[in-house]
Amino acid sequence: MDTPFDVTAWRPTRVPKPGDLELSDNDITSLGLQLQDQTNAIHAHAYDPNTWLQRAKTLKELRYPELALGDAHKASALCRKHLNRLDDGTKIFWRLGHRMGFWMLDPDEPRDEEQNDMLEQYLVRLQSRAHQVEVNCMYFFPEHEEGRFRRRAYPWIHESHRQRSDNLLDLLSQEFADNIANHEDDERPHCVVRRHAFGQSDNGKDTRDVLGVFAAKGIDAGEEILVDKTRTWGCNGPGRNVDMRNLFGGKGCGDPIHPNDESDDANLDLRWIRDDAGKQAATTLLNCRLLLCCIQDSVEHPLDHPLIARLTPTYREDKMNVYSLLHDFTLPNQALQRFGIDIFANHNFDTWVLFTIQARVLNNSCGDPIAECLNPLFCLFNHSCEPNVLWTTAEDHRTIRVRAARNLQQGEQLFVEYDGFMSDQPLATRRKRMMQWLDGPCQCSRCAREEKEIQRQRKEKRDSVSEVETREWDIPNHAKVVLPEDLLVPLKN
Ligand SMILES: C[S@@+](CC[C@H](N)C(=O)[O-])C[C@H]1O[C@@H](n2cnc3c(N)ncnc32)[C@H](O)[C@@H]1O
Repeated sequence: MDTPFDVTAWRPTRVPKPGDLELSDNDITSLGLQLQDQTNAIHAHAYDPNTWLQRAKTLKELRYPELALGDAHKASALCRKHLNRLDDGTKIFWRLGHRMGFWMLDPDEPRDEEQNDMLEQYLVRLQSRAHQVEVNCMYFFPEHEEGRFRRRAYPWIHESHRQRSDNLLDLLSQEFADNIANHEDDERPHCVVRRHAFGQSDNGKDTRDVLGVFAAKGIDAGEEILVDKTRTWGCNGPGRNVDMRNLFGGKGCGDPIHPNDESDDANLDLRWIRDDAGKQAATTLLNCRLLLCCIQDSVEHPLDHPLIARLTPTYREDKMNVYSLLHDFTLPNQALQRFGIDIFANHNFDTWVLFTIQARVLNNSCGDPIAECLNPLFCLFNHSCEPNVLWTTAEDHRTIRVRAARNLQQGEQLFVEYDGFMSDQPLATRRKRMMQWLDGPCQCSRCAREEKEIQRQRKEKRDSVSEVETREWDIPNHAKVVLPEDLLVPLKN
């Protein structure tokens, strides 16, 4: 946000409303410059609620309600923090520093009540304006703390965070080579990652960034190709049914230490997230765990973390999504703070970064009623409705095992079936279902074959129907069609 962006790359996330005025290129350019200035102001005065509030307003005008909500929420939180400080009884000798970056102890100059009251009133006013922006960015139906939006790539995203680099591809192939399944009797890896997984472009679309997994050698039917255990996962709470055989309830996760991991530090107890998140706990926990990985691995910018950089997002033009104050703002920001991140001063974890990560995770994670996981190698496989590899989830809900469905040749692309319950369904049903993971219609060879067949049958039908129609409806040249308007009905008195 602190660098200018190309007007042509601007795609609002707000769902259009009737009566919306179009923003001209000039409007977008000047709002973009305003955004840039306000971001720089936030960098300089990270604890001043007014800087966050001003940027929230600009983001709202630029039609990014989810980002405006994020900034307004931070402005509110800062006002609350400063107001609490004013209320804690030590206010007499404390002064709120310039642009509110700090509180100063000034024992020689006690503040008078009037000054404190003025400051308090200012903060209360600011908080109420921030709250107003928050409210305007939510929809009140069906849930008053949610808003609707369309996921889009933000125009200011840095070039290096847009595409996967060759170095990253090498790293991914190395991860496949290091996978435990490769070391049983043959040291050669089973798989490599390659670009142009759906062929070279014939429609102008750049397929360089479409990755896929390919057989690095001949593989026998039934052979295990990959055992992919993830560290980025989340599980749902214990569920509501009280069942004494499962101390954690009837349907949820029954593991006593979950959602913590055996290797987690004692101070990283994540159960509070699960308890607060309710029925969406697994996804929220997965997102928080991913943030935790960035912090534990000391990666400066989360979009540089190889676990995140490898993921391709999906931005379906027409799909409406929901953002939630609790799941997308309050809980991730509280988690970041508990993990030691200053969410006001560290801009690498800004709201747009969290939404960018989310768009990638959604397109690459998989789950069951108990858990939601992001498996770092499995997520690179493309889908086919006639897969050549099969996958199963282990009992821990976090490990995916992949094996060959038939003999595979070196160089063949390996395809899994994303939804195993779809294979018996007709083309249209399968494609509709697959839309949630693919940006467009499924391009697998079975779909292409069936589509061709359907087109052929349609053409055949059209040709035979038009023959019949010609016979039945053809009007001889000499016959004149009598239209109702041509009929004169004699009227008698
Ligand atoms: C889980 S990722 C698979 C790896 C991905 N190709 C990549 O470049 O990172 C899923 C994405 O791959 C693409 N994809 C996978 N299978 C596909 C298929 N059968 N038809 C069209 N696109 C597919 C879609 O863009 C989808 O959103």
